[in-house]
Amino acid sequence: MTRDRVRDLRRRIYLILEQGGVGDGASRLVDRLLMAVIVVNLVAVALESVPEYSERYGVVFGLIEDVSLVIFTVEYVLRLWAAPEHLPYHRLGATRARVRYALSAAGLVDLIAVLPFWFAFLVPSELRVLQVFRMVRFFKIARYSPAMRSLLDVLYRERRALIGCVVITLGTAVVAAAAMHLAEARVQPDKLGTIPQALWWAIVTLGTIGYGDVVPITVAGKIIATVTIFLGLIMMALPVGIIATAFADEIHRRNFIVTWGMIARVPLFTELDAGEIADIMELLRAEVVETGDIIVRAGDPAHSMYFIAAGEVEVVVRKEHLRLGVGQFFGEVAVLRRSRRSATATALTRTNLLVLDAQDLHALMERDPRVAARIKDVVEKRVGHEIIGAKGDLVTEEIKRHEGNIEPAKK
Ligand SMILES: Nc1ncnc2c1ncn2[C@@H]1O[C@@H]2COP(=O)(O)O[C@H]2[C@H]1O
Repeated sequence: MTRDRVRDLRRRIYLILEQGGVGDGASRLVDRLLMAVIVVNLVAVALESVPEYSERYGVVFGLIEDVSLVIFTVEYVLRLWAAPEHLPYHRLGATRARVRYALSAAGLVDLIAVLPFWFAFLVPSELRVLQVFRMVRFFKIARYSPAMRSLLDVLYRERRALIGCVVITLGTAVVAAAAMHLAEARVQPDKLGTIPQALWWAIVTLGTIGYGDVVPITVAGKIIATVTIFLGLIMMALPVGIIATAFADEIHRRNFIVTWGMIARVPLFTELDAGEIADIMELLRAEVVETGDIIVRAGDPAHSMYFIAAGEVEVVVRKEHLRLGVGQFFGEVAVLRRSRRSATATALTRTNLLVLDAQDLHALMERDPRVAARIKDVVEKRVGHEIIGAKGDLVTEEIKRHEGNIEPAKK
């Protein structure tokens, strides 16, 4: 096999393993298979802890474990071997790409999901710790479940607000514990004799759990508990509200994932090879717009161009209403001439867009002359002249001429 073919194979494997959720064919199949193995594993771990089941179905559990171990090991080795070195802007050598994967959170979870079991396999022992490691496999789900990934993204994005909530809650807990300690230390020295002891009561109360193992008996203690309970309701509502709102936004905004197939369907990219499509995949971001939404407005500054992955968009040019469909692009004119939008584009249906940032478009055109030539062709047809310079800049004279034809912003 030539070096190129090996590289292409690595990229294909990477894409099959990497695309989550709505990937194409093989990728979707692999996603579902791995998800199923993870879920079966977790159910098996839980059931195995019941002595009766463990005795009766021990062989089945053993088989599930062995097959899962082989599947996860093959998956890990393939991920390591195919770690992408082709990310635009930071081209890595194969070894560095592999080290980067191995040390990433996902790489470590993948490793912990298999390594301890190989040790146990080679050196048989009755390690209960292994059960805990088996639960680590649950985290692998994040990679295959878009919803789980969205939730992790939301937690990361809202981390400051959430840390703020934790700090406020802990502060309130310490104050409530101190107050309760003052009120009840004398009557309940065994449970509220110190502030750290009272902290347990405060946390359980603020968390609106109320185990009832420590309860106030003085009037002052009961008043402090009442206030703490109300504060607890507010404290718990804060993070719940933050996460729920951000999660709903995220699901709405990113309910599709950029896949190989979507890019390969864009005529502009059909001639590109696997590696180049993989490069572009890294650059594109998904965005969903609803019917009637204005995507770009004439006269607005331009920061990106758009490819239509699904749906239909209308562009109004010189009072003419043009329809653009799947595979077509728009928003490139203003980006290339570094000027304001030349027309307004509105979604005619709920539309899935692939967004390419301005700087990435310039980089892509510089790197790939075929793509650059085809974009220039389309622009030329759209605005009537060859108005793009060598590096994608537009010749100003022609822009001026075109500017006369700009359709005013439509609401
Ligand atoms: N004649 C045309 N036919 C199709 N699309 C057009 C035409 N003129 C402008 N557009 C698109 O409408 C977009 C409006 O924003 P931009 O100027 O960035 O880029 C523009 C083109 O992509």
